[in-house]
Amino acid sequence: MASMIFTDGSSSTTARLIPLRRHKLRDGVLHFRRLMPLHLGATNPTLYRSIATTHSSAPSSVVTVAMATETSAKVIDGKAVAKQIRDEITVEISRMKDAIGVVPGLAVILVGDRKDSATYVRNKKKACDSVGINSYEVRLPEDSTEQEVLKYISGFNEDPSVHGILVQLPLPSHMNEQSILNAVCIEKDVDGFHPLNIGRLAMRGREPLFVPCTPKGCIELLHRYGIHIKGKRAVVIGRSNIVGMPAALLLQREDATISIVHSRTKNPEQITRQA
Ligand SMILES: Nc1nc2c(c(=O)[nH]1)N[C@@H](CN(C=O)c1ccc(C(=O)N[C@@H](CCC(=O)O)C(=O)O)cc1)CN2
Repeated sequence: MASMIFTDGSSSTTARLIPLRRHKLRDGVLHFRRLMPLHLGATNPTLYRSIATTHSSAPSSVVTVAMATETSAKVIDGKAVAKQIRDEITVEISRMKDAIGVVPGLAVILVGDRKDSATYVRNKKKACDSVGINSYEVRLPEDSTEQEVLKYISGFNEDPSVHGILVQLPLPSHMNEQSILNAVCIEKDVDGFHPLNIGRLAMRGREPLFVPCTPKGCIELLHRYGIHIKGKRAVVIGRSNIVGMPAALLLQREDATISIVHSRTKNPEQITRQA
């Protein structure tokens, strides 16, 4: 049976369905083992399915994917792949600078003082520095107005040295996330959260300009490990706009057959076992 489980790590459904115990392996790779066996039918009554993820301060290198066949499970070393990708991007950026004199620029807007968001933004800046991307950061206090955020977005939309704009989520509750994300011009929407980019992702024959990075990273890992997605059954746990929903759309574009398990799913365990 072809199998693939994507989890939206932050989802409560994930915690309910996949109680994981962490074991440190080598080179910072963590090995998670399910606490309960998965029953895969008559030929393989009990196979412990492994889930691999990397332990890294860089969220983009994280994958929470279970990949298994009846007989084997693969540990995916996200940290090693992340390094490989960073090296490739460094070369690409240097060539671009030499050829056309342009250095890519990323603008990040952080509103409020959530520690986790500040860490993610810091890591994004570090990642930019490590490959030669210019980064511009705007930090606004929690009680800023939506208009202030929109003013910065508008400035970055117009700024030719900024090629990507990222508004760190979640925003404070008094702000309208939708109007803020809609204000980022789609050519600079590096998060791929603009409805036009998500809409294109959902439609056959259309190409989004950008795709949300966490699910994109998961698919990239599968590609780089030569894991075929076409024709497989995939279960995505969680349906957030940031991870679960785009992960399902991406897997569908790769010709997998998708089930999405979420907090209102009636029989989540049974569906998850089908993957
Ligand atoms: N503008 C954005 N805001 C937010 C995004 C985003 O992609 N763009 N995603 C999250 C925050 N985030 C990055 O900014 C992020 C958080 C967590 C992960 C992740 O894969 N986490 C793993 C565990 C990581 C670990 O243990 O090291 C998991 O949950 O399984 C990726 C990205 C919200 N805001």
